[in-house]
Amino acid sequence: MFARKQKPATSPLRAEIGRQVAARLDADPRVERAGLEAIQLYFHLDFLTGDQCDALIALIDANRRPSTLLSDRADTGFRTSESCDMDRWSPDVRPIDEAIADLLGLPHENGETMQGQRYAVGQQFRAHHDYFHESESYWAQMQASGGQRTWTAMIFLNDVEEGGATWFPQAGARVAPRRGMLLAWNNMKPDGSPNELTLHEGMPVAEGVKYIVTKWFREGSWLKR
Ligand SMILES: O=C(O)CCC(=O)C(=O)O
Ligand SMILES: [Fe+2]
Repeated sequence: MFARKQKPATSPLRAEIGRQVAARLDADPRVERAGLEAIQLYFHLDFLTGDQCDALIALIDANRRPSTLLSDRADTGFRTSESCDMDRWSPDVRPIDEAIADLLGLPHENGETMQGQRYAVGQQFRAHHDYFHESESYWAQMQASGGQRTWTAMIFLNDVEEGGATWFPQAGARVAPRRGMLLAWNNMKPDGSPNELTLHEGMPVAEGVKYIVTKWFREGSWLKR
């Protein structure tokens, strides 16, 4: 028998989401697209005010616990930060949560619970994809909770003295933390299949502390109706 490498499935829905969000961001004068061929990556400077960043940082400090991973990797050094869920209905989070969905033009209910994350010196999030690998055991559960992840939005809440950049080694971009700046990228290719070139990592913090929030959007509704 011939061994055939299975190609990841294309998806008209995910392709359409990619086109619509990109068109909206391209038309938004506050947003700039990074000049990359490999992935659709966008920036919004000063998406949050200093006060909004401080409010989120306080929530992260109050709730943080060691970060977890979806797949059961034995590698304990993979994601060494601390993280927490950001309650989408709380008065400090809700307006920001809704502003992110509005920026991308995606339904609020497609967004997973925003994650807060704190990295101390030496802490990192090694190279990974945000999309789900459909061959892994968690996939059935993810399918039932809104399906594949399409776009990621991430906001830096503080300036970091040294290190802590978000690095896309295959796409060729390294973004240094900048207080209030939002990054958004499409985890899918134009045909709606997973884009391997979105591989990225949160590089180790060399000096200072790094705070971010991340919001992952599903192709369907993540919130139970
Ligand atoms: O900390 C970073 O720069 C990256 C975080 C990240 O990749 C994630 O939260 O999915
Ligand atoms: Fe990520």
